Amino acid sequence: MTPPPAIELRRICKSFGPVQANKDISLKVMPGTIHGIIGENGAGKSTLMSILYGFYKADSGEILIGGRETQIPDSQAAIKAGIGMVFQHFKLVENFSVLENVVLGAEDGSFLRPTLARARKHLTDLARDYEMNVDPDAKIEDLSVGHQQRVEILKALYREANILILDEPTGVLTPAEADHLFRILRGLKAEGKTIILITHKLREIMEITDTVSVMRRGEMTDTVKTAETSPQDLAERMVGRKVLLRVDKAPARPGKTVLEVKDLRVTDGQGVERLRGIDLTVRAGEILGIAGVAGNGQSDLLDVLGGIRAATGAVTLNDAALSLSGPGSDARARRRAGITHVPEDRHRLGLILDFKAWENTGFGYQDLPKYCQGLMMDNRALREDTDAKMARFDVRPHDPNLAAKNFSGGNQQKIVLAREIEADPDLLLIGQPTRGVDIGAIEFIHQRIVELRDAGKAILLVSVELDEILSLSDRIAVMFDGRIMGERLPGQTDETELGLMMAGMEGRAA
Ligand SMILES: Nc1ncnc2c1ncn2[C@@H]1O[C@H](COP(=O)(O)OP(=O)(O)OP(=O)(O)O)[C@@H](O)[C@H]1O
Repeated sequence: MTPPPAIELRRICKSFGPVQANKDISLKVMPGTIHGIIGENGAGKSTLMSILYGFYKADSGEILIGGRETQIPDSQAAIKAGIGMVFQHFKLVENFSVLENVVLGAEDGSFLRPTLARARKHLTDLARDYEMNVDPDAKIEDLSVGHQQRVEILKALYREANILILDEPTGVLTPAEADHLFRILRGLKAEGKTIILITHKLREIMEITDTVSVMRRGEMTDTVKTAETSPQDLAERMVGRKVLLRVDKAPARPGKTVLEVKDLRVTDGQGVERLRGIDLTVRAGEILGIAGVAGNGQSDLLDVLGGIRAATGAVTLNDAALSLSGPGSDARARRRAGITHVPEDRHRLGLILDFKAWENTGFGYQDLPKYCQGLMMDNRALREDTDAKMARFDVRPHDPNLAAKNFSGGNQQKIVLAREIEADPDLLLIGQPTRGVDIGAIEFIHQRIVELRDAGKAILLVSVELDEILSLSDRIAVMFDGRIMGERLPGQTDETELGLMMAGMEGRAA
């Protein structure tokens, strides 16, 4: 007899005001399988998972866990039903140890309270069984992102989760870390656990899932066996048209040097040298891609050039020296000089989440004559401008008055991109341009970046996605530990060599 589905959703509906995020969704996920969920930005994936995890209450519909109808009013109920969730932004206490984080919230009553020694033993056993080598006493803040994610998984397993939901888990991982995660997931599946994986990366769907469901505009439109589909087929089912999975671009025709950086150095508040003497140039009509594992100085480089962080060294833009500290070195001065900046972290630096889309589209540019009437800001002009940008960048929902926090992650990213790309820079600094962005939008964003290059602009691209670096860059510099390890041409290198250089090894001879 076939067992009941581990999860069955029946006719789930959820609206936010006029936006119907989930429309009549039914889905069955069989036990011991890995089930992928894909869909365009704003398709409703996170909303559906949030309902399953008790963050949102569905307007209507039923949830069955292991064949039994189950109410999930909050995340405690989800945990009780055996569901664990690993979020994109981890929910760990940074200055607590691994053990403390795992136990936190899962303590038994005071009489039954397990000693920490018992909890430690249980955690160590779990970590060993699932090949998750983490030190129970390490502080979270000292762990790599990949290890932090393992702690999140261990936390769910410690609470005896049988169903694990992962929301875009590889967005912040290196290729090696992602491989390790997949080994862990295969191990969990072999133990009979059920896994739901939300991802925009079709390669991952093909590699690890058994079945895959496609969401479009709030509806679950297809569920297929992974073995019976292909990336191209999935892309078309998701977007409703053919999608170019590679970047289509002519060879660069670099012009004069736009950006020249010499011996750039940054020391952080703890006295750690984050940039240790960076030299680089970017010419007009050229994309320089910076590859590297997150945390090796790429963010500091973008922050310095974007006017967010002070540094020493020498930087020129179109042969004019830029101040690197004190007056005239801030973001406003940089914008005036012709540099625009898509920061890596859209929530912290790219948007003010409580502000409306039209306000966010104007940030940093509000004093441009086209947005002013005399001394006052011309809100109408800004709204109209946002309206046009939203149409060009296909931001959904197309509502300039909606607060930034109420757009899905990928649509938030498009708002930032529209603002910075359309500001007509001489130099565009762009960090993780397609993080959390769907495949149709990636194609569009890559085209915009190439168009900007072909219009003679200089582009400095930072990305942890090696295929993005390889397909978009005209030259690639690899950063490790605050230094440039070397430069390569995309046609003369590959992911393996770049991966070695990203880990601090020399790679092949240049
Ligand atoms: N709290 C909220 N208030 C208002 N609207 C919301 C809220 N949360 C989500 N939405 C809307 O619901 C729709 C679905 O969003 P959801 O985050 O589920 O999409 P998603 O498929 O996960 O997208 P992405 O791939 O970009 O993360 C979007 O139109 C979004 O703007």
